Amino acid sequence: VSFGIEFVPNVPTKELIKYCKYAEQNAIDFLWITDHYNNRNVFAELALIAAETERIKLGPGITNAFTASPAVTASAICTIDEVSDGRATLGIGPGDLSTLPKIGIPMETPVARLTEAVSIISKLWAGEAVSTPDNKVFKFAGAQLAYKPKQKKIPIYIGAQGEKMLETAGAIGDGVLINASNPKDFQYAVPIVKKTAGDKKFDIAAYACFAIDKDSKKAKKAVLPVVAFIAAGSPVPVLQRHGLNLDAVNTIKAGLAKGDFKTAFGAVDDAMIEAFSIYGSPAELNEKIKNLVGMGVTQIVAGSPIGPDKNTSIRLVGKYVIE
Ligand SMILES: C[C@H](OP(=O)(O)OC[C@@H](O)[C@@H](O)[C@@H](O)Cn1c2nc(=O)[nH]c(=O)c-2cc2ccc(O)cc21)C(=O)N[C@@H](CCC(=O)N[C@@H](CCC(=O)O)C(=O)O)C(=O)O
Repeated sequence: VSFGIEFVPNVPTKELIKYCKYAEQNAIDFLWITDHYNNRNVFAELALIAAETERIKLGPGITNAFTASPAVTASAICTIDEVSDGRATLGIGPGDLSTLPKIGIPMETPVARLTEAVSIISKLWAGEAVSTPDNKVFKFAGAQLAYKPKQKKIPIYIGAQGEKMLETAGAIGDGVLINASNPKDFQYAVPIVKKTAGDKKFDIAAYACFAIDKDSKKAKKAVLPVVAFIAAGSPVPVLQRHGLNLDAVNTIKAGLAKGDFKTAFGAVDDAMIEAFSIYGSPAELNEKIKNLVGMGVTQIVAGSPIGPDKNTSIRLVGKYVIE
């Protein structure tokens, strides 16, 4: 099992780079930096992190096929690959359903758009002159990169949760980043991605809401606010899969919408916390990780909040969780 860690660039860049270097010192294999228009630019951050690290693989977790042309994304990752001396990975997906509309981008045919983008990006990295006159979305006419990545093939991971996106991930990706933390979600998702991935090498990452601390109660407290947002953003079939109290989820949604965090967080119950996070002491977390690996998960990504105190949690992961 490999280990990743997610950082949201909503902290000053110097602080972000410190966390990334510490993660590398604690034997973590992958750095995934989130991409939302309202946070610091993911590619600027990745370039600076690449220059300050030596071994850890790094990439957006995840960018999308809406806010930039595949040509721009291909060149951005190619630059990271050069600056990092061949450590870039590309995490790409549909884009956040709640933030894209804010910048006037309707979520239209995300699956078709993503499939076209990934095909174009791979061809550009291979040095091809790309023409796609029959595409539905991206009609390229002889686009070509003027330089090549360091790596022969930069791994492409697809961020996916819905059924069609999971099928697509297995078909076009080298891996999938599934925003989920509970075995029930992987019981559902793993057979879908495996079916289209066939027998190619394929990395199934649990991109989890994660908190580790010596004190399990403190870890649980740390995940609660993040679980509130996940519950509020989860489609009803996912809420039903976990048998959650839909009225309570609606209370959370209403509270978050008006910025009434007290009501929102007050409506989070234990079932939601179990459904949407993995938290606890090192021993408790190792148990939960074992369950996920048993479901076919091959990479654990410690996603926000990581723990009550990020540095302590990164150290605990390095010391007690990574074999
Ligand atoms: C689009 C959506 O796919 P989804 O996989 O459920 O998308 C939910 C999230 O994965 C998506 O919003 C991601 O961008 C969220 N996301 C991030 N989103 C971000 O914007 N930034 C991030 O940093 C980020 C990180 C991240 C990490 C892991 C992860 O799994 C997701 C992450 C969906 O509705 N899919 C359905 C239906 C899609 C479909 O059928 N579309 C058709 C036709 C639909 C039409 O006609 O429009 C098509 O696209 O051609 C499905 O997969 O079954």
